[in-house]
Amino acid sequence: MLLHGEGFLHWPMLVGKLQGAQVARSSLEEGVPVPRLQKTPHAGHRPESYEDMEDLEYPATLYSVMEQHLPSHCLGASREKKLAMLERILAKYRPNGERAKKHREYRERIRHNYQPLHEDLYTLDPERFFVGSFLDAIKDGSEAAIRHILIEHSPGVFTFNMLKPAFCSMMLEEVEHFERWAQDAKVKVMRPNTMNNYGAVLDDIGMEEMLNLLMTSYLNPMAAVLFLNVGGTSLDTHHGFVVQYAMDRDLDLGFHVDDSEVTLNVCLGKQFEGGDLFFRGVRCDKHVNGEARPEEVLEYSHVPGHAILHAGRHRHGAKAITSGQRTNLILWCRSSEFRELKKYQRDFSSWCGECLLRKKERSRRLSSAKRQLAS
Ligand SMILES: O=C(O)CCC(=O)C(=O)O
Ligand SMILES: [Fe+2]
Repeated sequence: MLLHGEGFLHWPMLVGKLQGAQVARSSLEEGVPVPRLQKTPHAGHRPESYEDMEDLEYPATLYSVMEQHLPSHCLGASREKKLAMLERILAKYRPNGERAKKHREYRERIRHNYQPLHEDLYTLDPERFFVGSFLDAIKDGSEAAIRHILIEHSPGVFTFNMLKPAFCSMMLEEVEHFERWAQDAKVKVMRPNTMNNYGAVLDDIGMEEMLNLLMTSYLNPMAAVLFLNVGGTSLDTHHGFVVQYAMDRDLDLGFHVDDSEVTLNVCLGKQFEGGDLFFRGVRCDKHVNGEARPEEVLEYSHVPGHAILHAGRHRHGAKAITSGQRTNLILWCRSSEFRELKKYQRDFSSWCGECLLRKKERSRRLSSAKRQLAS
């Protein structure tokens, strides 16, 4: 079974096409159908040998083993065609290609030339970063202590006080400092995802380790309690960035779902009006465009230093700011285990609002049919 492991290219994107929203997608597979490997190998199929092929990126035996997991309709294709299919599948798991090369070069350039303003931000210092209530809850680690600091505004949307004002100010200054450096050095800043024209990827500027520790040591205990059904117990990679809104920049963010299992969104400031987040319930791919139920409709006003935690599949967007400037730190946390298992599932009623509704409806109809038969 292939897992999203080391070297998998987590390209920034917002997934899903929602009504009235911008379409943002990854170009990894654009126009090229990539077959999905089957869980069980075709026992009776004798795979090709790829030993004599030149320029294979991986050991030839890997291709033979993978071939046995191709969908049946692909097995009769020529050896070259099958190899091309297998390479496309593998390409999803390795950071090669033009875009990834550019990304690597971009990171290298920053690493060698960018002088951080606040070195302190690059190593996680819990006492300096976090407010006491958050630290205490994580140190305690019990479900009761974690729930004690949370407000659940609507099912699955939690907020809590998290970052100290001094940390927020330093982070804002660091991002501004980076933008100035990039402008002077004529480096084109790679934006966090296809829906943002401003902001920067914090992982790219050297904060990857710090943010990873933030996820593994501070968010995982919360996610394990709050997002059990959407991979919250197995978060293993992240995409960390800041989004920026100002009157002469982006004002809002369209309705979307994140490329994450669990998202942390913390407001850093500065001063602004408007810019509320809106939520419309958690949905699987199939039901992503469906209506929201009244109890799923939520609007939330950002508070500097306060964090929002929600499932990546929780449909949301940000309304336009009406004055000032807003910058938020976002951490998209992912679980390769959850993503792999999801490929083999069709019923997501443990987290998709619409799947659950349909399941309840089916069981209601079944019970009433049984009652009628018995009478
Ligand atoms: O602007 C915000 O607070 C939301 C940002 C967001 O949803 C995202 O970047 O995925
Ligand atoms: Fe989002």
